[in-house]
Amino acid sequence: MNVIHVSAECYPIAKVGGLGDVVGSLPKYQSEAGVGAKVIMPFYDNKFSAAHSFKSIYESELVLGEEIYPYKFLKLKEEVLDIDVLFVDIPKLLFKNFVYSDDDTARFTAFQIAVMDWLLTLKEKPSIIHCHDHHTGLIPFMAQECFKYESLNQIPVILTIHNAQYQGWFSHDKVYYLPAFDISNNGLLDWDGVINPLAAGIKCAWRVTTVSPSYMEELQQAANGLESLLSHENKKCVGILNGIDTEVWNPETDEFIEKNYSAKNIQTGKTANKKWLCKQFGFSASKPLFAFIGRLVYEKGADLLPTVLEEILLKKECNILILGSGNSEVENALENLKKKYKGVYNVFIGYDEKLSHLIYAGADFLLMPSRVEPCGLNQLYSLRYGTIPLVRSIGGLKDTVIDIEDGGFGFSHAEASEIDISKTINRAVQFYKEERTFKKTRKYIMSIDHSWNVSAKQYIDLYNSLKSG
Ligand SMILES: Nc1ncnc2c1ncn2[C@@H]1O[C@H](COP(=O)(O)OP(=O)(O)O[C@H]2O[C@H](CO)[C@@H](O)[C@H](O)[C@H]2O)[C@@H](O)[C@H]1O
Repeated sequence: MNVIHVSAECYPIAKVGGLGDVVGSLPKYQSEAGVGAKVIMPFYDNKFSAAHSFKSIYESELVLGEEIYPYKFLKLKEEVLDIDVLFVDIPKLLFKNFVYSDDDTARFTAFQIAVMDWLLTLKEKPSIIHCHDHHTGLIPFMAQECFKYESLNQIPVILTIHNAQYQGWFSHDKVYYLPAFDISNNGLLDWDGVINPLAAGIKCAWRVTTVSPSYMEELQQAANGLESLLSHENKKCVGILNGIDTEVWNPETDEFIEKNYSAKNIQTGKTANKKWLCKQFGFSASKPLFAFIGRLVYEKGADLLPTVLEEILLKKECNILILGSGNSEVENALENLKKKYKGVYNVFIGYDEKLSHLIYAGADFLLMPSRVEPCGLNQLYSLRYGTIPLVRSIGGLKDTVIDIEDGGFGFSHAEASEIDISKTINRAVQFYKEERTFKKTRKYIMSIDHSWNVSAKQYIDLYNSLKSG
């Protein structure tokens, strides 16, 4: 069996968030399990493309409405990755120093057309096309409906929803971007009067997966307008929990952190990394260190942080460190607290992969007060690094973190509210004082296995069920 993953992101080539992590690791585990897995992604103007050499394996032109765009399929000249990746180079549209912008309709529609046109040329077709998020949601539609792709319509297409908040909406007057299809089936593209690539993908994919079982259930009540569609398509939907790449995220070998450690020497390892962080950000290492890493957006509950922090920091019982970027109002509010709470609070506005590893290694607790969390990877990384997660009980957070009071190993709260978050931080501050239990718990969480081994197999079982069915 050979599967192609089509995605806008893939770590370490281009990562904006968790999608990059998943597409950069799932194929590796699938290959180890005996399934040929390849990633197809856009060729961006970024550090990775500047640092490597590429060779062209296919060249052609694609038609996007009235425009014609030359494009190439590129491969790395040297195998520097442990996954097989093909790059779609459409210089005018995709080769930019960003992954996403405000208007990506032409960019990602052209990307998808290039993928489909290239598939037509292959002698040996893939056994499965696995699409990720709305940027690839038109592929299931095109495979089923566009006349020129008729020879591909027997290949099972799977769509994984990493985040249903973003759907890629565009107006019907751009329908001509798509290769010809029977216009009476236009409704398959539509949701609420506009073309909705995520909705089209859900309607036309053979199977739809999301990244945790709880999120799959929640989507029927809250899916940014797609609730009824997801309820209707319920039978072909399944939630498969994300795994993590335990080679990239391994405190024993992680090259980004100050001191490597395992569960055996967790005490010295965490202390050394915490000391480094505290020195860097002006904290006293004797207090518990809470951290937040992520996009500073409504979904992540980031707007709740400034008020919560004001209340918590007044007591000066703990240190809080934030790493993230996003909404400028939230960024400013978080920056503004810096002066007032110097010595117990700091923030780094921006994206910094190395710092994120150092924080997972050096913090005592990780905050995830998300309003929506399809799976969440941060809590899985924090467990692996012996950092106790404080989460709002939703989506994948609910599926992976059990509260200490329920016999578990983390802290969870029911609402994404300032009161609930404060109460939970206060509980954790008290817990930190119970030194023996605290140390035992953080040692225990390092042993929880969230590698892809189980979930990669669930995807393979899903592929097999389609092949034989
Ligand atoms: N400023 C920063 N600097 C450095 N690193 C940063 C950073 N901000 C975020 N990151 C990193 O980005 C990743 C975030 O992953 P998540 O899964 O938590 O969220 P995201 O919402 O992007 O993904 C969506 O897709 C994933 C994958 O399916 C789902 O788990 C998730 O719930 C869903 O919202 C982590 O690797 C984190 O360390």
